[in-house]
Order: sequence, then structure tokens, then C-alpha cells
Amino acid sequence: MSNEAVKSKLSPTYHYKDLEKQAQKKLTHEVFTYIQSGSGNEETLRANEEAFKKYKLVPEFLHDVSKCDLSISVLGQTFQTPFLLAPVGHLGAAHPEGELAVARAAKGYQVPYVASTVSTYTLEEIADALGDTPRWFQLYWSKDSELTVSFVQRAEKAGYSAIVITIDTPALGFREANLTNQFFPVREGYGLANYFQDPIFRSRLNESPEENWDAAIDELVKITFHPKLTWNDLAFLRKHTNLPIILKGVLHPKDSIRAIEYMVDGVIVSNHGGRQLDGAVASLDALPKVVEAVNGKIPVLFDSGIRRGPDVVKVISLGADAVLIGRPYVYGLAHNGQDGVEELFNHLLTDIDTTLATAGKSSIRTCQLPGFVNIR
Ligand SMILES: Cc1cc2nc3c(=O)[nH]c(=O)nc-3n(C[C@H](O)[C@H](O)[C@H](O)COP(=O)(O)O)c2cc1C
Ligand SMILES: O=C(O)C(=O)c1ccccc1
Repeated sequence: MSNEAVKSKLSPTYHYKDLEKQAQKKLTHEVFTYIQSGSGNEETLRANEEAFKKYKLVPEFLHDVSKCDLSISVLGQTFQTPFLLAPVGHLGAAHPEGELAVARAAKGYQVPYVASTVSTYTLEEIADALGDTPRWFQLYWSKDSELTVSFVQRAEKAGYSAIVITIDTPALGFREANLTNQFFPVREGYGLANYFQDPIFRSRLNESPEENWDAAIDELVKITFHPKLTWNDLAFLRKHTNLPIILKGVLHPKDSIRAIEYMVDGVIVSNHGGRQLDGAVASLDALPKVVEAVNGKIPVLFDSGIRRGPDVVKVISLGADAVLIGRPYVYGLAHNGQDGVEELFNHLLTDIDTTLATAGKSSIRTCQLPGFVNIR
């Protein structure tokens, strides 16, 4: 689709805060708050965005920037955009078409999609909607290890090309806003599909989810997170899949070194968008030390706080191989379904392209040259 076509079809919401407001208008207070809020006093949520102001770009001019290359390579795969879609669960709460609307938009723009375990549609339905779009599967490693294996094998069969294990969620963060609202997306029926359609999960129930919904939800809640999980367990997953394994939620450089020791294939520096440990370091402030510790041995990806083109460029300049976007595309979805996500992609890609051009760079791959990013 040409930019002109997109411009005429969609209502412009260029400002991130406007997009957030548009989403807010479409959602109930409980759902909007669930998406927007962080844990605790939201110190980390605020720190994520604030941290970007500390880093400044130093452009160099008089280079041909008439065409900018936004493609990147991660784990031998080339992606057309420097951003992937972060795994976000329960998207049916944001829009009835949920993950499917996002996947259709991703397909048009060839944006790689990281599907959440707690999706409203199954990982197979999402894969169908994605067609040949690159995709990874985010795993919440269940207490039920056979179920974990089943998820991974289903993902492999459905064409997902990496497993992203989220390590920052041994338990759900203390999210005061959701507790106040008594809003729990699983209890509302969002994020169940992968479990309720899984033969192993179903075999654990005395009655099927269709017969006894509440009992099925209770079982799901009981096994979703696995607080006993340790580094040594990674070998178990290795036995069951040949797919690359990426850890999401790395903040300490020591964890990135352990990741390499335990033969992990990549890490995502992330604090879950300020939704897990409140008071945790801003994701951007954690990035340089992780990049240094990893020293090019495995890819380093990044999320938490990316809102605009210069944010993407700063993160790549600081040594990340790629970024993931979270809330912005969820707001696009809530605002206007597939069209809203396409509008967000169109704006973000134009913004990244313009950022590179006005920084004198014709390729996102040259952003890591020394001297391009400075601390204030
Ligand atoms: C509503 C919502 C649901 C999320 N669900 C998941 C999830 O299922 N699995 C996961 O690993 N991360 C999940 N995340 C975290 C995102 O993958 C990502 O780390 C975060 O959104 C990045 O922060 P940002 O949105 O502020 O950029 C979720 C985030 C949001 C906002
Ligand atoms: O909301 C989230 O961030 C999230 O990851 C999650 C996962 C499972 C249940 C509830 C929330």
C-alpha cells in the first residue's frame, strides 16, 4: 500500500498521546487502565520514557540519504522493519478481532510478530493470519512441563521460528490499578485460547472448559507462571526444540552472561513496560551494560518505552540489533482495528525514515558507528 493510499484511508493521530487518547475513548476504564498502567507507583513505567531524553544523537551531513534502508538481520533472518511486535496478551480486550487484526496489519507491512502465550486467538489462528510474515512465539513456561512442550511443538509446527521465554514474570507484578478495578483479563475470558485448545491442558481437566468454565480457568491460573523455574531448566526445553531460544526480560548484565553460558541464542532487554518490578532500572539505562557484557556473541533486542522514530534509532545506536514495540500498536488496534495498526506502522516507519535522513544516515545498520549517540 502506498503512503498516499494509507493517508487517505486513515485518520491521522501523529502524536503518541493523541493515539493513547483515541484508544481511551474506545475502551472501558478497566481495559484502558490494564493496558496503560504499570506496577506499583509506576516509577519504572515513567523512567522508561524519561531515559530516552538522556541520550542525544549527533548527526553528520552531506551523505546521500535519498533512500534509507530500514531492514535489519537477527539470527540469520532479515526483517524489513527494525521493529518487531512485542508479545502482548489478551488483545481481544482491546478489539474484538484482537491478534488477528494485528497479524493482518503485520502481514501487509512485513512486521515480525511475537505472539503471546496468553492470546485471545490460538497461535495457529494467528499464524494463518500472518501468512509468510516472520513470527516468534513468546512462552510463559507453565508449571505443567508437558503443556510447555506442547506449546513449543505447536509453535514449531505453525511456522514460528524462535521461542521467546519471558523470564521477568515468575509472578505477576503488583499492579495497583488493576487490583483497584478488580480487572483480571483471564477471568474476563481473554487470553485462554492456547490453553483451552491444547490437548494436554484439556487432559488435565475433569470436565471440558465448555462444560465447566470456572474450573478450567482455575486450572489455567494455577499453572500459568512457574516461580520455581531456574537456569538449569533451559536444557529441558533444548531437548524438545531445535528453534533458537531468546530470553525476554534481561536487565542485569550478569543475566546476559549467564544466557550465553546456558547456550541461549539471544536476549531482549526489557522491564515488561514497567509492569513487573516497580523500581527496576529503565530498560534503556540497562541496555549499554548488557551490550558490553554480550560483546556481540548473541543478538541483543530491546523494548519498553519506544514511542517514536528517534527512540528506535537511539536504541539501535546504543548497540541493540532490533527493537520491539508494545503499547503503541495496542492503542492503534483499540482505536481502529487493523486500520489503526496500519496507521501506526505507517507513521512509525515514516518517522524512522525521516530520523535517519535528518541524521545523515542512509541505513539503520550504520547507526552503531562511534560518536552518533551521546549521553547528555
Ligand atoms: C497489555 C499488555 C500485555 C502484555 N502481555 C505480555 C505477554 O503476554 N507476554 C510478555 O512477555 N510481555 C507482555 N507484555 C510486555 C510487552 O511485551 C513489552 O515488554 C512492553 O509492552 C514494552 O513496553 P512499552 O509498551 O511501554 O513499550 C505486555 C504489555 C502490555 C502493555
Ligand atoms: O499483562 C501482562 O503484562 C502480562 O504479561 C500478563 C500475562 C498473563 C496474565 C496476566 C497478565
